[in-house]
Amino acid sequence: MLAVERLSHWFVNGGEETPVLHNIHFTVEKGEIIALLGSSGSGKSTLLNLMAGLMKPSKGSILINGHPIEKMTENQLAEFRRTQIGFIFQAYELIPHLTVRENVELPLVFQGIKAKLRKEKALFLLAKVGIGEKSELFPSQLSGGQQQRVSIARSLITEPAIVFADEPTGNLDTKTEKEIIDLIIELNSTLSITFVIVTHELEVAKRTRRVIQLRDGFLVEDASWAGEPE
Ligand SMILES: Nc1ncnc2c1ncn2[C@@H]1O[C@H](COP(=O)(O)OP(=O)(O)OP(=O)(O)O)[C@@H](O)[C@H]1O
Repeated sequence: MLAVERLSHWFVNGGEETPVLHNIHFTVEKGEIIALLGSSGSGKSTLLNLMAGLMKPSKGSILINGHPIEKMTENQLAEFRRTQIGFIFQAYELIPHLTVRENVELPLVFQGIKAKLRKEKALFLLAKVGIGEKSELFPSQLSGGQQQRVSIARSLITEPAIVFADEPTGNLDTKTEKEIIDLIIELNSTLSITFVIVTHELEVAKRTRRVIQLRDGFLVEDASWAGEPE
């Protein structure tokens, strides 16, 4: 499903190279949920941007469903991101003047899907994430946790191959954080959606069955366990 193969990345500024990722290698199977854990500056955002096709790696390869994304043209990449990848952001990134339902429908508007089908899918997903009754409200009328639920529904509406959640609970209190991670874990198990949760919080990472840890751009741990996560 996702294969990161011998990936290294460095930034070049004014002729000077800053190495950021070193020989990162791992795979994620369909239906898995993993945490990508690392402290600030460890290279998580860079790796996420590479996996989402927002930048090309200096060395190595990233395959999603067998497609090496660094070999795609800009147009292929844009289409790929629109259809195969879902994003959940720390700050929700909802559009304030659209209703909750319209926000969730938006990725399908860009795909030219008809209004009736868009609405059906959005309402189904809003019910799935537990805020079916909020569909006609605006984001500002919702709590942070509810807004993150909207953003989760939006990330799923194109039925992507993989969803990247970038610090999805970074703006939430501990109780709401737990509820949102519970929801992501439930969606992973009931809908078999593949999730990569990027976090600097060990508490969040420990909730998944597999943790990949980055330190100073190196993959220092790839640990899975079969029992119940804590
Ligand atoms: N465009 C750039 N040019 C040079 N160095 C960069 C660039 N972008 C990031 N870096 C460096 O790469 C390293 C990793 O940064 P990155 O943002 O990937 O880390 P992170 O783990 O996501 O941190 P945070 O949790 O704070 O977002 C840092 O040392 C950063 O200074």
